[in-house]
Amino acid sequence: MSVQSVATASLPDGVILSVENLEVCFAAGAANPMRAVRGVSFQIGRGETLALVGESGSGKSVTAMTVMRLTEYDGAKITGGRILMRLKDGGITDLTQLSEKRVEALRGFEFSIVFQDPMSSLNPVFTIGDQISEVVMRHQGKSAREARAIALNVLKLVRVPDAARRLDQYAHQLSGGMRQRVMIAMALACRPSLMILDEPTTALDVTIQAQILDLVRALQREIGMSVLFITHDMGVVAEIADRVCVMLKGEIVESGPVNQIFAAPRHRYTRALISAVPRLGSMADKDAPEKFPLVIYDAETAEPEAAL
Ligand SMILES: Nc1ncnc2c1ncn2[C@@H]1O[C@H](COP(=O)(O)OP(=O)(O)OP(=O)(O)O)[C@@H](O)[C@H]1O
Repeated sequence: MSVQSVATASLPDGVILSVENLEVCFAAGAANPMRAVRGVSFQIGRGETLALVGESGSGKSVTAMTVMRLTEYDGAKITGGRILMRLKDGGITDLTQLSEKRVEALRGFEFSIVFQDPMSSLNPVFTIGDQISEVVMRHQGKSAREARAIALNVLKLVRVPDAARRLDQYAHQLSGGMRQRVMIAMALACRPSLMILDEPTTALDVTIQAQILDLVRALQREIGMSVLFITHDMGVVAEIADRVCVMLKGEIVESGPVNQIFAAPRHRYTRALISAVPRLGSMADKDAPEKFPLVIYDAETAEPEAAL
């Protein structure tokens, strides 16, 4: 059992991550703290893809970054709840209770994240091969030669053509889609149980977006990892996810299997999100406003709060 495992905590069989009543505040000590995440709960099973969907500012990224324990760098504070994770050694740990040093050892090894903009995540002065190798050496204690072999394999796994040559290239020599594949390769290098993808395709054009979504699906089939996928786009949810949690103003207002949510969305905001996707719009309530981003809904009453 790992040192940081929680002796009393348990997770249902097959559950990798359980976020329970999570509360995250900015300016927590101030008179008016900003409650970015409000009582959020969800679980992710082994090999499952859960999407967090919602408009800009709904709290998706803060939730994801808190799972990675990265929000503290932005001045946020976890003010409630817990985040239980099943580790590779079978132990269960509450990520909210770990020291920074401990979490750092888990990042990239037990869970990893891929952001929207690979250019700001890749280091321009190191080769692709060196950057992937560094992650492998840090977490797995491999030699430089072994780490380079793993880097090559993982680039092949994410279908980077001519992978051996790419190892010695720099980020600026790659296209946007290729850079995002490299980021996914880096996130996969130590075979984490959970990968978080935060709007990974938003900056890419439509064809490349589709290729990256195909890749994520294929990788899941091949290596069985769990995915937390952050997006504002219900079209992407339909493509990629098994289950979805709809977020509005820091709360989950509806959740369930994707098929069920699309077939019978209960919350008006969910219907609005679905109707914002042209080819899915016909599946949603005909009364939902067509121009979704122009109407803001109240999380509790589900009534339109403001029309812009
Ligand atoms: N560093 C920060 N300081 C203060 N408030 C922040 C900070 N980062 C995020 N917030 C606030 O937390 C709330 C949730 O933001 P979050 O980034 O999680 O939204 P989101 O749903 O991921 O939207 P987007 O897709 O635009 O990133 C927003 O109201 C946002 O303004």
